[in-house]
Parts: sequence; structure tokens; C-alpha cells
Amino acid sequence: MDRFELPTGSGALLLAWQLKDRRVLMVGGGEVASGRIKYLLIADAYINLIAPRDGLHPLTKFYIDNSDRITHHDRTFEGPTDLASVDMVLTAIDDVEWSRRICAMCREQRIPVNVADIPPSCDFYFGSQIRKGPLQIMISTNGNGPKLASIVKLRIEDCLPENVDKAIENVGSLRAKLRQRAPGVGGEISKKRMQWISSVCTTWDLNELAGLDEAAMDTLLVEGWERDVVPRPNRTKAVRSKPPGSPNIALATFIGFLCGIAFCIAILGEQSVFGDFFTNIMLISRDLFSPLITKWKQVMPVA
Ligand SMILES: C[C@@]1(CC(=O)O)C2=NC(=C\c3[nH]c(c(CCC(=O)O)c3CC(=O)O)Cc3[nH]c(c(CC(=O)O)c3CCC(=O)O)/C=C3\N/C(=C\2)[C@@H](CCC(=O)O)[C@]3(C)CC(=O)O)/[C@H]1CCC(=O)O
Ligand SMILES: NC(=O)c1ccc[n+]([C@@H]2O[C@H](COP(=O)([O-])OP(=O)(O)OC[C@H]3O[C@@H](n4cnc5c(N)ncnc54)[C@H](O)[C@@H]3O)[C@@H](O)[C@H]2O)c1
Repeated sequence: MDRFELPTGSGALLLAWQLKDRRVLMVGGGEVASGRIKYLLIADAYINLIAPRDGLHPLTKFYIDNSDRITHHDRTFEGPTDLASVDMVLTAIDDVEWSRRICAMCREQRIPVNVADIPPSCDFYFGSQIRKGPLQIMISTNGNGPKLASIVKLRIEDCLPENVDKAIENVGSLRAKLRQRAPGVGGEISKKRMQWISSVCTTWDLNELAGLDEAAMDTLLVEGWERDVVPRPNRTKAVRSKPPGSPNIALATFIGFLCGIAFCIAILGEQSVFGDFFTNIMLISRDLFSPLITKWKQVMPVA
């Protein structure tokens, strides 16, 4: 029993709410509403927007004019009829009384609601957000300090690996390909798929995953999944390109080899093994390597 601990309370449930093609009511069209609308569009929701045209923020206007997912009603909120068939309600209006009344109507109909700036009228809070391709990070202080949430966001953004979005996209494609090759939900096949994908994610680093292309994924599935192994990237042709910024080992070896030859010539020049033909090259090489040669002689004097 001692191994377990009850979690401390006072937090919120963090979720990635799937709103694709759901209908959301947005009341208000000012600056705060424009931010909410952006998030809703990212989530592929349909939006009923209730706000008088003369109070619209330019960004809200832009969204109305350019997105066919927004139905704009140029008026103020009227009552419960505005809540018909909506899955979520957000309000961002400069009218606290109306905000509270809208919240009460939503609670009565059990529709989840967020009222900007009035925490007791929120079933959920917004957070500061980072998005990089499919990666979504929400920073929440659970209402303690919204400005701090946005400051912490900047810190986290600075630390994110550059290609993390590409790596995640590729793992998504690889998982989809694997589900096609080995279909089924639950049971042994599901367990085996999960174990194999988890092993790929721990065996391959982000650069290697980001470098995968279609052909490389197919190779990985044939040489890995089908044989029930997870090959290291360098043992298969599954890596399309070397990770950016990695040292070029072949070039380094070649340069090392040339330096070795030049060093030998310099030593032989020192011992006058060659005639005049190489004399100039030897002298230049000897000058270049004279500090090394001196050191070498100290350790192993030439007869
Ligand atoms: C994160 C962010 C998301 C977003 O809104 O998209 C967000 N507020 C942001 C900014 C912000 N809001 C405020 C300031 C002024 C400075 C300050 O007061 O700190 C700034 C800073 C700025 O504007 O730069 C004022 C404010 N906000 C709330 C109250 C009421 C209260 O605390 O009682 C008051 C005081 C009003 C007053 O004093 O009269 C309440 C809420 N604000 C929340 C979210 C929820 C809790 C989130 C959390 O803490 O986890 C919650 C509870 C409800 C909700 O709105 O969902 C967004 C940053 C986005 C970004 O930059 O990335
Ligand atoms: N949570 C946050 O991040 C945050 C940050 C700053 C401000 N706020 C709060 O959010 C609210 C909105 O802020 P804003 O800067 O967008 O305000 P704003 O004044 O720019 O916009 C208010 C909008 O609400 C509309 N409106 C007013 N009454 C309405 C009604 N009955 N029905 C429909 N529409 C109505 C107006 O026409 C306007 O479009 C304010 O209460 C503000 O204090 C929240």
C-alpha cells in the first residue's frame, strides 16, 4: 500500500477536445473573441457568431469574410433559442450581467461554457498555446496567472527541437501504414503494434524520424515489423538523409588520410630519402609539420 500515493487536488483535467464539425456558439466579436475564433478554426469547428457588426475587431471581420465555417448574426444575444443545437458556448463580451445570464442558461442545458475573465462562470479555461505542426502544448496556471502562462510559453518555445513537428508527422504516417498492414482493434495485434511503434520511437532519435520518407517507411515495415525487430537506422536503408548537422565521417577520414601521407613525406624528407624532385614538397611539408616532427623526435628519435 505504501507504494501508492493519492494525487493532490486543486488541478484541472487537461484534454485535447475534438471539435471537428461540431457547432460552437461564440458571443462577442472583439479582440478576445478573435483569439477564440482562431482556436476554433484550427479545431475545424463550425461557429455561430453573435455580435453586432459595429463592435467587430478587424481580425474577427477577416475571419467572417474568409471562412465558410462561420455564420455571423449581426445582433446581440437574445436568449435560450440561441443555444439550440450547439455543443459548446464561449462568451467574450464587455457586459458582466449578460455574461452571467448566458452562463446560467448554458448550465441549465448542460452545455459546456467559457466566459472570458469570469472564472466561476467557466466549465473550462483557455490556456496559452504552442502549436508546431501536430504538436500542441497548452500552458495553464489554472487561473492563477494568465500572463505568466504566456511568459512560460515563450521559454518552452525556445527549447523545442527544430524538427519535432516533422518527426511527429512521420510517426503518424508510419502508424497509419502499420495499421493498414496489420489491421484490427484491441487484442494481441494491438499490443504488438503498440510495442513495435514505441520501440521505433525510443530507438530512433528525432532527426532520424524526421528524415524518414515514404520509401524508407515501407523498408522499415518490411525489414522491421515483418521480422519482429526494430533495426537501427544505420543498418537499413530506411534513413533517407543523414541528420542535419551530423559530422561527415567519410570526409573526415579522407582528410586524416591525406594528413598522414603528408606527415610521412615530411619525415622521409627529413631523412633525405628522396631526390630533388620532391624536395620542394618535402620542405613545405616539413615546415608545416616541424612542430609535430620535433615532438615526435623527442618521443622516438630517428636513427
Ligand atoms: C492564457 C490565456 C488564454 C486565452 O485567453 O486565449 C488566458 N488569459 C490570457 C491573457 C490574459 N488575461 C488577463 C491578462 C492581464 C494580466 C493578468 O491579469 O494576468 C492577460 C495577459 C495579456 O493579455 O497579455 C486577464 C484575466 N484573465 C482572467 C482574469 C479573471 C481572473 O483571473 O479572475 C483576468 C483578470 C481580469 C481583471 O483583472 O479584471 C481569466 C482567465 N484567463 C485565462 C486565459 C484563463 C486562465 C488561464 C490560466 O491561468 O491558466 C481564465 C481563468 C479564463 C479564460 O479566459 O479562459 C491568455 C494568454 C494567451 C497568450 O498570450 O498565450
Ligand atoms: N481571458 C482573457 O484572455 C482576457 C483578456 C483581456 C480581456 N478579457 C475580457 O474579455 C471580455 C471581452 O474583451 P474584448 O477586449 O474582446 O472586448 P471588446 O470590447 O473589444 O469586445 C466586446 C464584444 O462583445 C460584443 N458584445 C457586447 N455585448 C454583447 C451582447 N449582449 N451580445 C453579443 N455581443 C455583445 C461587442 O459588440 C464586441 O464585439 C472583457 O470582459 C475583457 O475584460 C479577457
